[in-house]
Amino acid sequence: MSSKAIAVLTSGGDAPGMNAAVRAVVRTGLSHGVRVMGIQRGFNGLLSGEVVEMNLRSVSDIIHRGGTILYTARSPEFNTPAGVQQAASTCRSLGIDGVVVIGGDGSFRGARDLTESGIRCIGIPGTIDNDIASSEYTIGFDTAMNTAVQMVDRLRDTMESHDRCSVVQVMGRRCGDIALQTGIAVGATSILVPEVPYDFQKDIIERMRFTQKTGKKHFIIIVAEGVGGVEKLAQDIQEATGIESRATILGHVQRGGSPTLRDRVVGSEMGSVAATLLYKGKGNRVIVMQGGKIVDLDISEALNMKRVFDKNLYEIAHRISI
Ligand SMILES: Nc1ncnc2c1ncn2[C@@H]1O[C@H](COP(=O)(O)OP(=O)(O)OP(=O)(O)O)[C@@H](O)[C@H]1O
Ligand SMILES: O=P(O)(O)OC[C@H]1O[C@](O)(CO)[C@@H](O)[C@@H]1O
Ligand SMILES: [Mg+2]
Repeated sequence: MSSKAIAVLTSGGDAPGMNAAVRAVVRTGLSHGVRVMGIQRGFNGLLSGEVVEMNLRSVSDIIHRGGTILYTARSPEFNTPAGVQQAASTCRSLGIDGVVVIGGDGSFRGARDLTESGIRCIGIPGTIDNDIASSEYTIGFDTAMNTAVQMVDRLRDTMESHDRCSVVQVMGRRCGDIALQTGIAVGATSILVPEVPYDFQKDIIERMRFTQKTGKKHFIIIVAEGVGGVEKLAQDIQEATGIESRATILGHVQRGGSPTLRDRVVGSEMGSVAATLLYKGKGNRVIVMQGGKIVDLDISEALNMKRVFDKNLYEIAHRISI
């Protein structure tokens, strides 16, 4: 069975590169001769009826833009049996029989529920966190890390000028990938992530003292949001070492900005593959990157996978940032 109309939505936190994926879904769908609708504000748009017809020009001039032209939301109303039924019924009334859902793990659960209600869904991993177990890459991760690196490089200038220590919190509530890769890229003395417990003396103070003895005078400590507590950590470091310390929470600045080449290309490829799968009558799949290739998996199988933190890279960071 092939599709009559397909639709696309973005859900959860926005991520740079979502627009590239939306553009690819729209243009690929149209190239197959199906109508393509844009659902606004995530699953909320299926409850409020905020759905617009897309054409080739609706997605012009967006590939370089951060955020999402479809807007996004976290929708507790959708996340109930009645909400899912209402969303499915909106799709049926508009002739939509397939939806591409671009978002994180929560959005994939929503996509699975909507599929179970009779509307075929395909998930695309769009989140700066890189916390989707089934995919080695999520759209937005590269841009967010490059933004974080630029910000920490600025902090380094001022910390170096004052012989200070900068304690910087980056995003990632349950996932330390942004912290790990940013930490390596800025040469952080310590990197704290939710996946690995840390010891204040051994993992921070002793490392700072060691590098101080070898001539280092300014320090960067990168802390994932899931570890948190950067204000207190900066105070404790100052008390333990006598080195003036300052805390910075980078926050939502990491979610904005023009997507990098990688996020534009991965978003484009994933969006196009998703639209073609819907056109071919497939559903209940997620598009993921495995071994550097874009492939599709069953949603439930993907949701049951366990994330593996890159301990090897973490150990390399520990060895060389000293
Ligand atoms: N278990 C679930 N069943 C059905 N729908 C869900 C479920 N969990 C989340 N959703 C839907 O997906 C939306 C987005 O989920 P969530 O807020 O967890 O963000 P996400 O997609 O994981 O993105 P990110 O964490 O990167 O911001 C929720 O607001 C809700 O509408
Ligand atoms: O924008 P909100 O709703 O405050 O959510 C913040 C969360 O979203 C993320 O940015 C992922 O989208 C996480 O890194 C962060 O914990
Ligand atoms: Mg999530």
